[in-house]
Amino acid sequence: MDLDFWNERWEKEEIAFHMKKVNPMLIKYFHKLNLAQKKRIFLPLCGKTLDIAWLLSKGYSIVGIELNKDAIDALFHELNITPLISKENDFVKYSAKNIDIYVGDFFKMSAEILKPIDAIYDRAALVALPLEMRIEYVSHLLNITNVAPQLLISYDYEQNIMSGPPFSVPLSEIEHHYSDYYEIKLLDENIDIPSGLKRKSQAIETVCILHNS
Ligand SMILES: C[S@@+](CC[C@H](N)C(=O)[O-])C[C@H]1O[C@@H](n2cnc3c(N)ncnc32)[C@H](O)[C@@H]1O
Repeated sequence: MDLDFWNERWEKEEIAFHMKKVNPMLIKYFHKLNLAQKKRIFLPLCGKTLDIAWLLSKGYSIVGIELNKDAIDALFHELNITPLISKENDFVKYSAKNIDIYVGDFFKMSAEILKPIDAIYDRAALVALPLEMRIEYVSHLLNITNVAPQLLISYDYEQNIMSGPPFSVPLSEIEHHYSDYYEIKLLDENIDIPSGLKRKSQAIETVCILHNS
């Protein structure tokens, strides 16, 4: 799943993963992170998700990474915010009050550039990547975030029925990646998936909270 693959998805507007509303599981379970207003929330592989507008409206500060520039131009357009655009190392940084989005490759992000964050919201980031990249993603995420707590939304389905992305990442795999670092609590298994999955397989949207152990 290289960068060209994703840029082509955006170019061809093959972005079924993009929801036309705020993810209901975010609204339902965000409070489980127990975060005071103004805390800084990291959204890896953020796309142009409407979840960002919701988090901003609740008074949080957002930092995201997305490789596709058009997605981020669209995000700011929809937010009706004019960002300050600057270059920072390998990234183009879009900044405005309470929001910094880095356009570039997640795997080139460092803790120094990212700066301390208070929590991670992963919706369709881990599941966007094939297994070898998921292993790399987890290790890199833990490094650059200093193992910040996470709200993690994943998918669980019969992987041999269809190929990803999104890939199936069941609770057992989440535990495999993260149980050395976090206490993992399964919050929900939602079968009413609004979008983002080809409808070949009965899929479950798995919602977990990961707190430091
Ligand atoms: C499945 S989408 C999910 C987007 C968003 N989280 C959402 O819920 O709508 C995955 C996103 O990750 C981006 N992406 C994939 N690999 C990336 C990488 N290495 N660095 C930054 N962004 C990446 C893609 O362009 C795509 O927008």
